[in-house]
Amino acid sequence: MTSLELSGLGKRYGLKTVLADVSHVFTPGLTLLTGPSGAGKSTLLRLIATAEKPGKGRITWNGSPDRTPLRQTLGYAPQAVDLPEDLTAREFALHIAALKGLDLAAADAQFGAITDAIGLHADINNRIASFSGGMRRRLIFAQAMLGEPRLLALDEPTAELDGETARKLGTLILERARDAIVIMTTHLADELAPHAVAMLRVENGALTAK
Ligand SMILES: Nc1ncnc2c1ncn2[C@@H]1O[C@H](COP(=O)(O)OP(=O)(O)OP(=O)(O)O)[C@@H](O)[C@H]1O
Repeated sequence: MTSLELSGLGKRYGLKTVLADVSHVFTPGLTLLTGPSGAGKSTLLRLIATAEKPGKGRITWNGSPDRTPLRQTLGYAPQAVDLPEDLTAREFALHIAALKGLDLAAADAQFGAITDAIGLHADINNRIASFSGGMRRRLIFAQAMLGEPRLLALDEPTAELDGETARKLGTLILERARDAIVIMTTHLADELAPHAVAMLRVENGALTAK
């Protein structure tokens, strides 16, 4: 069974301890991360996504601390990211698909289907430079979904989106959460809570079940 385990994770930036001693076993389904602004939710997602290393503790994926298998199946939508402005959305998606080692024809078709479902399809051959904030967020989400990841880390994927578009993303996220571990921060936590397997709160460096 797919599992992600955090054991005694700690992260400091300079003198500031953001995460002190975080342990949790994630199982398939949707886990919502809540907590006050600046509590460390994005930091925790970056550690899980191996974008940063913890100061202490460890992360194991299916029992192994090896980061390669986790990265091979990871979909990660960070809150803020510099996108390659000169590429079209589709070129960017295919670049990500190549980095993930996916079959490019299949990834192209999947990108078409995802963007169709979230109202971005008409723009996939346009340069990212022309994209609005909401379009960028949907593109970041769509690339994270490529290859049907077994681990999906989503940092405020529905920020800047109108309610109807946010619900469309929610549908895709819940579909993926049927067999993947999906860990997500969102201002729509209350709306998604009935569908979640766990609701966790990050506060004062600790992670607690709500
Ligand atoms: N690279 C960094 N260098 C220094 N401090 C950082 C860095 N990244 C995050 N921090 C600090 O760590 C703390 C946690 O930030 P983080 O973005 O993880 O919180 P958050 O819970 O996701 O907040 P929000 O809900 O506002 O997005 C904040 O005090 C932030 O200023």
